[in-house]
Amino acid sequence: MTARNISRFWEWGRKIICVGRNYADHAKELKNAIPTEPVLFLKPPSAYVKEGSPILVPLYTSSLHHEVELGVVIGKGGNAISQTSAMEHVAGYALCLDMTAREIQDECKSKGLPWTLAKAFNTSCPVSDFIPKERIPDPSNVKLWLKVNDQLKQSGSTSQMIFSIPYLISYISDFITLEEGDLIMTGTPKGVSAVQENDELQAGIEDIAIINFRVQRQER
Ligand SMILES: O=C(O)/C=C/C(=O)CC(=O)C(=O)O
Repeated sequence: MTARNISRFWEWGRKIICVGRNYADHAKELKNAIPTEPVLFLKPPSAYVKEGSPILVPLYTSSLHHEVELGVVIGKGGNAISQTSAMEHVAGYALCLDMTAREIQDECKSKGLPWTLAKAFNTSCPVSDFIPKERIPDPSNVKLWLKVNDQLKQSGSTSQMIFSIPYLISYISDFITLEEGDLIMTGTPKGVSAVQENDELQAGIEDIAIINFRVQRQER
């Protein structure tokens, strides 16, 4: 599968596997312990939204948080992938936001329930265009940032990840077969906060990829 083919279809119909609490500072800001194994959850492809369309605040939440993340796009599928061969399975990257209905997540956590409603709703995964692998030669050391209405909220580096990209690919593929076009969202650095209707979000992987989204309330 060439990067050109992947860039045409990857965001419309493959798995989105998300890693939670992969930055110690973010785990701490939400008063969670530092994980000793990756924390995983899923979003459906219907969560994708591209620039030009708004991020919708779901009907049932008033506390929608932004989380900026580096996404890894799988180019060659497989299972039980070794850490040493993991990067051969990567076609490229994407800049992603893991939009989170925080008070729903808190309620799910307190009841011991899955985070599905808090993480998997429509437009919960705003993404950039596909970024070919060559444009990010060292994904273990790139800066991620996010501004709300031009105010810097998140600024971190993928060098702060607890579990590296090769480790995550290997770990996930021991449980779930990875397929061409799947997206792995690798977690967010600290600085998450609530957004409001009409806010303008701008995020970047350094100046390699920059995305802009407006927040709008969902209507019936
Ligand atoms: O455990 C929590 O309270 C919240 C965790 C998240 O929402 C974490 C992420 O999705 C992340 O770290 O990227």
